[in-house]
Amino acid sequence: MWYQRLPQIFCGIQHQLKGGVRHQDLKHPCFPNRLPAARRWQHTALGPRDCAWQQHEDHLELRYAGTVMRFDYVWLRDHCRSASCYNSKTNQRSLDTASVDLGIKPQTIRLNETMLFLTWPDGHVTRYSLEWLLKNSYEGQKQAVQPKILWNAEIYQQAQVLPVDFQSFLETKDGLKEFLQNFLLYGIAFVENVPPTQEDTEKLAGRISLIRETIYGRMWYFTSDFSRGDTAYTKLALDRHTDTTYFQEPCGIQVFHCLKHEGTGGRTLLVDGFYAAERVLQRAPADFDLLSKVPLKHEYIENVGECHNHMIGVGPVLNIHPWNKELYLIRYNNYDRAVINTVPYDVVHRWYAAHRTLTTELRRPENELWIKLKPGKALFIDNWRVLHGRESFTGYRQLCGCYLTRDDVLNTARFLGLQA
Ligand SMILES: C[N+](C)(C)CCCC[C@H](N)C(=O)O
Ligand SMILES: O=C(O)CCC(=O)C(=O)O
Ligand SMILES: [Fe+2]
Repeated sequence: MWYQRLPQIFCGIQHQLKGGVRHQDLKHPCFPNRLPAARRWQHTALGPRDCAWQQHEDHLELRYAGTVMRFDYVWLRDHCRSASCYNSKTNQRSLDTASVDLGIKPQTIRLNETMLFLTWPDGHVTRYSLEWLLKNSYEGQKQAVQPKILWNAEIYQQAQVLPVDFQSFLETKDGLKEFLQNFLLYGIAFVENVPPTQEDTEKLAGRISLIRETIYGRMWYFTSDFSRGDTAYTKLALDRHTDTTYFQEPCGIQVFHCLKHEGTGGRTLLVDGFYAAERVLQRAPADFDLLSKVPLKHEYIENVGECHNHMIGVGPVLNIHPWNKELYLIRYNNYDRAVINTVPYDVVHRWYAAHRTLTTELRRPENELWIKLKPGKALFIDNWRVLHGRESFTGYRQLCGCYLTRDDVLNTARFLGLQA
């Protein structure tokens, strides 16, 4: 999957260091004692896990538990967990990083079965547990991506993910944890047996996050009365989209609870945007690349009744973490996409083609999960990953819900011991 690909540029840099810089430390005047030995791997006394280190001109190479890690010397000084450098009560750095010499190198390095000891030129000693280094190194982080199951309708249905019961969600740690685990894996999760009221829906939301108040209010409650200037407030069908693409940071999670529907139609459509994007990456990597690089605007312009809003958000359709190439946010809403004026005409044309490729994947019937929201069943959607839409409907339909802040949902998940 793309989030496991190595950034090309980093591989290149590592090769260079291996080939060229490695042996120059012999000539360096700062290390009178350790020099002849430094080029060889230094091993610990036999410990439980295989461990060795090698000092280079500009970094320390450490082999531990089958992983080769490379640490910059300033990094090693900066992350010192000694009492004078780090406040372990507040988990905050006390060290002024700007006071560290950018050419700093350890004077001595020592290792036992579990710890690495570095003595710096001013005599300060830094100790790291090898487990800590493994967990916090760049190389260790790359192995620790939050697990996700990308899905189409069949994959999701075969997984038979069970909804979590309202009481168990509210009152037990296990219920909450199971819910969040499902949510992190699939980007959607359901709670059942919820009393069909706005208050109980609010209770649900409050259990995992702070509610993100927006121009639509804190909790919203809507019917097809066009009380707001948006198609959501009508009976019309809505094609798949993510919400609030016109915010600089689109809302992280959306909660839907249908309190009433007396009529026909109105089913909800869900599509895993990450699944579709992964297929674009496999089949048309240049399109994937363009969708992740071309910034464009989405906007919300409303002048209905007392509501006057003009929101603008700028960013690409596919948002990728530069350090590990992980896709973390899809911004896809063809209704709210603004005039494209951020790129010249030839890029625009290639962008339209790339957008078409993605749209084709998003519209494959096998990728569509259709469900009917009923009173009692609340749906949580990861609005950075899963697109939603709805079928047109007849009759009276009341939907309530809210947006949540993503940081707070992940905060709860981490508190419960989940990787998020
Ligand atoms: C959910 N709620 C009805 C409050 C808002 C609807 C927002 C609709 C907007 N076009 C968007 O996609 O962001
Ligand atoms: O009416 C629905 O089911 C959903 C409408 C919608 O897309 C929204 O409110 O964000
Ligand atoms: Fe929506």
